Amino acid sequence: MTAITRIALVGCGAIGTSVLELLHGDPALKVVAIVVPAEGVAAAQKVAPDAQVGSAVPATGIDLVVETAGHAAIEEHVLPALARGTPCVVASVGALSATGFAEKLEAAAVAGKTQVQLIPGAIGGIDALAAARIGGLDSVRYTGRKPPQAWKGTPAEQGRNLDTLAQETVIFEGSAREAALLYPKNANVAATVSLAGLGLDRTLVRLIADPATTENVHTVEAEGAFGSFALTMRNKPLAANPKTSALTVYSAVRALRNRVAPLAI
Ligand SMILES: NC(=O)C1=CN([C@@H]2O[C@H](COP(=O)(O)OP(=O)(O)OC[C@H]3O[C@@H](n4cnc5c(N)ncnc54)[C@H](O)[C@@H]3O)[C@@H](O)[C@H]2O)C=CC1
Ligand SMILES: O=C([O-])CC(=O)C(=O)O
Repeated sequence: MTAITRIALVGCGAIGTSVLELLHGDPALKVVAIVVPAEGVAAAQKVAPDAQVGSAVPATGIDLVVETAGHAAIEEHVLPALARGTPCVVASVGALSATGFAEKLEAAAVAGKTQVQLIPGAIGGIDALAAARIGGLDSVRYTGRKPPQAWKGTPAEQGRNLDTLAQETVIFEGSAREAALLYPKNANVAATVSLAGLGLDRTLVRLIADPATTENVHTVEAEGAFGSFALTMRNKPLAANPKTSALTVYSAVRALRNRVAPLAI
């Protein structure tokens, strides 16, 4: 457990930059490579002058690939890394809502005899939900509440002006599968709750634009043989990207530290 884990970080935006800052000087985890699209290489090199920056994961010298980039990056970088045997940590869990994609990811990990780890990200209670599933779950409901501007560029804009919204408005109600199709950039939490619990079709999702909140509020209510729980997260957004909760960064760093810590929690 003392050797350094050499990380290739895919994506260097709001999450990636904060992860880099928190890992700086870590004795066991070192970001040695950063992978971004060609137009982002110069900017990423400034953020991490010591790392090898490019548009592909280096073929050698990488022990772990960490994705904080978006759905396309999983197809482009995570699948090939898994297939050649490099373990991967993935933040863009919403990508697994696409039909057959979870199976594709699993098949790549099997081919490479390795593992892909999905981080809980912005949501808590995933350990409890996934454990409860083993005993049997009856219902799982997820509600996502965000400030109106966090829903810009989504179907929530149809038929309403998000800039002048006076009261909280339900913008979507349906299955996690439909939510992922209509709101792909906000699908990470719904997908994570679904994968840990009752799946995309049986997980009920409600999305709300609320002018009275400045936070990303996620609520999960689950019932089953274990009993029940209701969890509300009031997450502060990252300054660099208000669509992303700061907790996502901490979740990624926790996952990485747990991979090398003698005592993991
Ligand atoms: N699991 C969770 O709870 C959450 C997951 N996320 C996921 O994390 C992703 C990143 O979030 P932010 O850092 O806030 O976004 P951001 O937009 O600030 O940064 C994205 C970074 O990825 C890079 N990138 C984009 N496409 C790429 C590709 N194909 N290959 C390599 N790099 C690529 C961009 O150049 C940029 O550096 C989101 O797209 C989302 O999928 C975000 C919030 C919560
Ligand atoms: O709160 C966040 O960080 C992002 C979010 O809702 C999601 O991607 O599902």
